[in-house]
Amino acid sequence: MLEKDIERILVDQDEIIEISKRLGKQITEDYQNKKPLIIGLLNGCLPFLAELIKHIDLYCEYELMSVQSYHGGTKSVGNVKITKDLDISVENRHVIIAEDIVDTGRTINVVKDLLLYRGAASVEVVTLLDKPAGRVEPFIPKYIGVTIPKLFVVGFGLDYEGFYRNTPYVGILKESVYNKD
Ligand SMILES: O=P(O)(O)OC[C@H]1O[C@H](OP(=O)(O)OP(=O)(O)O)[C@H](O)[C@@H]1O
Ligand code: HPA
Repeated sequence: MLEKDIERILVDQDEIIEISKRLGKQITEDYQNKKPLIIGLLNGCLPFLAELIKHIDLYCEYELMSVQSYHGGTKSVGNVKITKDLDISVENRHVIIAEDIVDTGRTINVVKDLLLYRGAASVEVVTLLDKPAGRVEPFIPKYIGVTIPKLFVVGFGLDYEGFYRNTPYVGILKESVYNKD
């Protein structure tokens, strides 16, 4: 049903699983004996976080934070708000922030700076998608699933007006979807 709104699939379900295995293995190797704390940024991170953690073979924990940067469709208003904070301390923890996408770089810069300010021992970022052409602030994630061009994408956690997060792939919407009402 949702697929009728999709112009093109950019990253399919099998690719997402392969990406998650590769990143999970890399994190497992890099964080030996470190018991990392993985912090997922809601709402978009959920499908990717759920897939990724299956492939991290370490003593690790995960927690969730909610940060909103986009309001009313496809435009960033350049305003990052923490709408659900962590319940635990990050002091002296090796933190890995899990994201569905790094686009302008605003969200990730704000969250990384906050966690370092709160005393994290290290903060790295794992993202399913990286859109470097969207940057308004420099940021290079350490663990990148796939680099995409400057297109608005939906699916596997990414939404357009709240919808499409539940597709098992990442794709581009048909123009007609934006022109509705
Ligand atoms: O690099 P940026 O331009 O800051 O964009 C990336 C952020 O935007 C989206 O979150 P959003 O604020 O839309 O919230 P959501 O995860 O609930 O969709 C996405 O999940 C990232 O967290
Ligand atoms: O391309 C995108 N799609 C959905 N949400 C987003 N948040 C930043 N970039 C995007």
